[in-house]
Amino acid sequence: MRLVGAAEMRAIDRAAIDGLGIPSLELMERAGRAAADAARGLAGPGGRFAVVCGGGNNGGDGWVVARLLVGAGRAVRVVSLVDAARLSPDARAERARAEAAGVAAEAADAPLEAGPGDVVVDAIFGTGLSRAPEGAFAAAISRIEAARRAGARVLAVDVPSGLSADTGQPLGEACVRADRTVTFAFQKRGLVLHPGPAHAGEVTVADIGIPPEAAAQVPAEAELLVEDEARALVPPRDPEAHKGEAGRVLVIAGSPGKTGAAHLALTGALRGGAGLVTLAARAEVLPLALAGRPEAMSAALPGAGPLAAADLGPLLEAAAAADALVIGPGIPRGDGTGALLLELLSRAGLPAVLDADALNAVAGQAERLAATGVPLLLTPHPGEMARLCGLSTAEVQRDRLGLAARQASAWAATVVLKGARTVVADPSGPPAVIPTGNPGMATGGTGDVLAGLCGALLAGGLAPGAAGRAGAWVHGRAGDLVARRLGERGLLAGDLGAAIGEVWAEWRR
Ligand SMILES: NC(=O)C1=CN([C@@H]2O[C@H](COP(=O)(O)OP(=O)(O)OC[C@H]3O[C@@H](n4cnc5c(N)ncnc54)[C@H](O)[C@@H]3O)[C@@H](O)[C@H]2O)[C@H](O)CC1
Ligand SMILES: [K+]
Repeated sequence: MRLVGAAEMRAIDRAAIDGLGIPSLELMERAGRAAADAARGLAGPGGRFAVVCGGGNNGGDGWVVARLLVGAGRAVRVVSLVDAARLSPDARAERARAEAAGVAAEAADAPLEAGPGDVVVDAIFGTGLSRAPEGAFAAAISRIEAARRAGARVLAVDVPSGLSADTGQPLGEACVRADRTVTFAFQKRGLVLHPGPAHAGEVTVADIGIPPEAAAQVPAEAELLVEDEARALVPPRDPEAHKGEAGRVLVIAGSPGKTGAAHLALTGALRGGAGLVTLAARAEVLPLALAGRPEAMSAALPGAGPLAAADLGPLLEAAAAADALVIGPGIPRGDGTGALLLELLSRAGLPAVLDADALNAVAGQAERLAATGVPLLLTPHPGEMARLCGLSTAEVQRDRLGLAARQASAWAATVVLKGARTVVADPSGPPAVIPTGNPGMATGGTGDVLAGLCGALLAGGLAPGAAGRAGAWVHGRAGDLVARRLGERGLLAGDLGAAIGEVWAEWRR
């Protein structure tokens, strides 16, 4: 599903209005009608409405809402934050129509006097917000919040005022918290990237009649991976498949004290549907890593300590019988590990997932990833991404979508940037936001399961972009199923294995 930002949405509007001659007031009428319907749905019996209008087209939508509600015989007040003379042309036209229908504007500082059963409609700023709201705008946002605390429901028109439609971050202190948001034409990035969802409440996307030809003229910058799209990435199993054809995964993982990381990666690969899964690790690691996982096979790596040049031969031998590699969860890492892994990738010539300590091992030389020439899927959490890019974690989190897309292109790899709203970006094309998952998954080992799951999908023949998207979607959904039964607090990485199977069962895969 297309996920637009503010500039992209404006470009689509322009393509419809200037390019195809759709009257802008027609779009505004449809936008206002969708918002008015939503406002009615939020109101209690006999509830009153207060519409707070800004000076741009978001305010124009608000005037349409007020006129339609008055026309439906409801009690409506409008608080206008901008003088009529300074409204956008379309907002001025809609204000005039509303006033002709008997709606009167009240002063910017008029109290909202809304309580239980009542609805406040936030039509202050939409995609045109360009800086932090201050003065009368900030004061109006505070009054909306006070009304919500007093029991009124809040409907945001298009985007909660104060929230960036691009990043999901409030631009300043004042930012509306809505019970519902009706957004127009396309889902907005800021409504799905955190903390946007907490401000937006329940989001619905209203069709306002922008022709698909107009939208097609503007390149898509991002997408939201919805369930049907995720499911379509994973083909049903071939009825005649035997285990050698279902995908063979070599997992390189585990060290003393981190045997569980290997165990969980194996679990992810097995539940991900791989036909054969083998663990390559130091001999001392194998008994614990394989305990309770009789489906997995093993290849003991001679020697001891960090993975280094001497391990290349045994690893290549094990890789000869694999279709994909999963490298990293809990590997023993030393100075030579990064060089060994880059060499292994090139020489094995297999698609590979790099996770955790494999990412840390290549951190100083990430620019060499592209030269390996193999299909790569990197699964960093924000801290690992920061080390790979030489940034702080805060810098990574500021623009997750943009950074993942730039780095995917630089490394010629698919990047799965984990965290609240995992992002999957390919070397080219729009990155995807994954809507599944919950805060309970911020617990040790969940990433190891994801790495294994993605490895199984790669081994089954999916390209890294498809494996990363489907893997992250299914992993998040599995986490949501576990959280429903055991709570977010009770969720363990080990629970995800069986729950991945439940997602496959839902999908008949
Ligand atoms: N998507 C569509 O097809 C349609 C969307 N519509 C609605 O129009 C808004 C976008 O309208 P726009 O006039 O571009 O911007 P805003 O109303 O969001 O902004 C208003 C105005 O305010 C100025 N401004 C920005 N930030 C601040 C600030 N912090 N303090 C003071 N003033 C600020 C800015 O310069 C603008 O002039 C979209 O969200 C939809 O709701 C239409 O209905 C048509 C169809
Ligand atoms: K708004």
